[in-house]
Amino acid sequence: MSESSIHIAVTGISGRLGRAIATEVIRANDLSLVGGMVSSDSPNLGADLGEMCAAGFMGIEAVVSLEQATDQADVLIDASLPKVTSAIAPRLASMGHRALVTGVTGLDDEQQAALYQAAEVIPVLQASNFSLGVALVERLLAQAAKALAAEHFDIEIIEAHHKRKADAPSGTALSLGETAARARGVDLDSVAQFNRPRHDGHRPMGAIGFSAIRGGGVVGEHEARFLSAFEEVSISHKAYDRFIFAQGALEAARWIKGKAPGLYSMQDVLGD
Ligand SMILES: NC(=O)C1=CN([C@@H]2O[C@H](COP(=O)(O)OP(=O)(O)OC[C@H]3O[C@@H](n4cnc5c(N)ncnc54)[C@H](OP(=O)(O)O)[C@@H]3O)[C@@H](O)[C@H]2O)C=CC1
Ligand SMILES: O=C(O)C1=N[C@H](C(=O)O)C[C@H](O)C1
Repeated sequence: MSESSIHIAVTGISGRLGRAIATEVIRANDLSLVGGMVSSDSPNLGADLGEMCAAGFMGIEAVVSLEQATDQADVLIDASLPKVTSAIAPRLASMGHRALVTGVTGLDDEQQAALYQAAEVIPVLQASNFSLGVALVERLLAQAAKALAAEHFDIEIIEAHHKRKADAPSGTALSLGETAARARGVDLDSVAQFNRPRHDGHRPMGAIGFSAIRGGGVVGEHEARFLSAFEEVSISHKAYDRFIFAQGALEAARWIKGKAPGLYSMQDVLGD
């Protein structure tokens, strides 16, 4: 482990995203994997982190303790579950200097509040999607939502994911909805349509609709459709491989090290 490298710990390291991130950290020349946290009933408890990532023996075990996992860390990348994220954020804040990068989605209001509070003490970057391509999509979407008036253009956000995904709609779909609503000067809660019953009547003007598809191994697909009576504008993104999320998480970790306390996003990482 190089002294000058950024030291990274990962929560949820045995999951799909966590393992992809840890694998890329091991491969990166400027980062070192120094810890990995799993649940107390994880089959990977005590497993060697390098072996878990098919990268050879490293001599570092997956542990349950946050303190142990982050002992040597500059940045904790969180790829676990909402209840874990909201539990570790205040504990990390009370430990002081480490930064938190979290990609976990599906947090309820109380869990989200725990992140806001932690961000008053340490730097926290929250991203429903680590892809820099999706960060760009958000900007294009804001531009489109501002230019294409609600009187003429209906917004529908459609997403597809693998069958093991826990939350719906995806965190990215909700973020895109929030971006579009903000650009139109409205609150998403007042215009969002999530589940349409079979006989729902007319679509209210200005509504932002969400549809979620779950099946197979779809990594992550998002499309925002702006539909008028005469034309359609569509902005979409497809992730082919979790590698893209891992790469974005690494960029976020590089960016956040040494930043002041506060809540940051991938927009900050993407820059101007
Ligand atoms: N921002 C982004 O770009 C992306 C975000 N995501 C989000 O990341 C999250 C994880 O997704 P995914 O990897 O597919 O889900 P997984 O279910 O594969 O991974 C979550 C892992 O968390 C682990 N876990 C459970 N309890 C704890 C605990 N107390 N401490 C540490 N780890 C724990 C579990 O493993 P074990 O019990 O073995 O510890 C589990 O494998 C989701 O919210 C998803 O939406 C996913 C992809 C991209
Ligand atoms: O759970 C996933 O897999 C993904 N979750 C994120 C989300 O909820 O938006 C990002 C990505 O699309 C994959």
